[in-house]
Amino acid sequence: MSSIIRVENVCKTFVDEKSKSSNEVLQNINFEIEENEFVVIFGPGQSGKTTLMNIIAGLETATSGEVYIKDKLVTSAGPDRAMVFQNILLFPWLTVRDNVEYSMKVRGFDKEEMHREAQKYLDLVGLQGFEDAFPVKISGGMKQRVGIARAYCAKPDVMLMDEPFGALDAQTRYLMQEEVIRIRNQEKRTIIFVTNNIEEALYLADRIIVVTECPSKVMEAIKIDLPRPRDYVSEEFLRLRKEISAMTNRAR
Ligand SMILES: Nc1ncnc2c1ncn2[C@@H]1O[C@H](COP(=O)(O)OP(=O)(O)OP(=O)(O)O)[C@@H](O)[C@H]1O
Repeated sequence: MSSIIRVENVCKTFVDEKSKSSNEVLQNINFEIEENEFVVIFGPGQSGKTTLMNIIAGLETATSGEVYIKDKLVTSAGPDRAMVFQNILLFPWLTVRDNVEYSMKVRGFDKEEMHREAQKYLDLVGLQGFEDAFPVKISGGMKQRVGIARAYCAKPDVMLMDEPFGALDAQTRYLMQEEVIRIRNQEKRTIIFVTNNIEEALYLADRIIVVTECPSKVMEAIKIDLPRPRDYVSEEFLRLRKEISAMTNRAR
């Protein structure tokens, strides 16, 4: 297996220009991610996970250090990366289908190809029958499905998912975790998924990168070899959950 993402010595300090105060958020972050690997970045709230994702996405610059995608230095956002956020932003005046097609339209796709691609991903995420609905008429879970379809349509090498299910009710969140694995089994991608929920991390990850509180460092990278589909209450699942929780509690 070859590594598709390299995060090398990434540091980030935010400086408030007015007060000149500084906030060191990321301290020397290093890791590599293999092609088609599902990596979860797990850490406490306000530990710099979103900042790290934004740096990988090219939306934020590191104070020092580099990120490489397929050996190419990240200097800005690019079509090789697509993001799915917790607060999915859909155009309220466009239908579900038009929201999914929007980025292809902007990139000048042929109309027929655009419809075909959009339908493929709408079907993949389970939105058949909701293509003509407007965002105001669909649930939070369905909005996340639109966001995932839209991200897949861009055909990125890497999917960056930043707490996408953080605002969903517990039952919908479990369902969406299953869905992400089902979709990923049908359409292989390299995925980085951020969460502060240990159960979610263990259900999804091939590998969990545990980060500390700010200034955030990589505490541990743990390969998760549990068979799939995973059982939230299997002995091994609960053992790992306890072990990782204890590890993060010790670091507090
Ligand atoms: N643009 C910014 N300017 C100044 N400080 C920032 C900026 N973005 C983030 N921070 C600070 O960086 C720290 C980490 O925030 P970040 O959102 O990256 O953490 P997080 O782990 O994603 O948090 P959560 O899990 O609660 O979403 C916080 O103290 C936050 O205030």
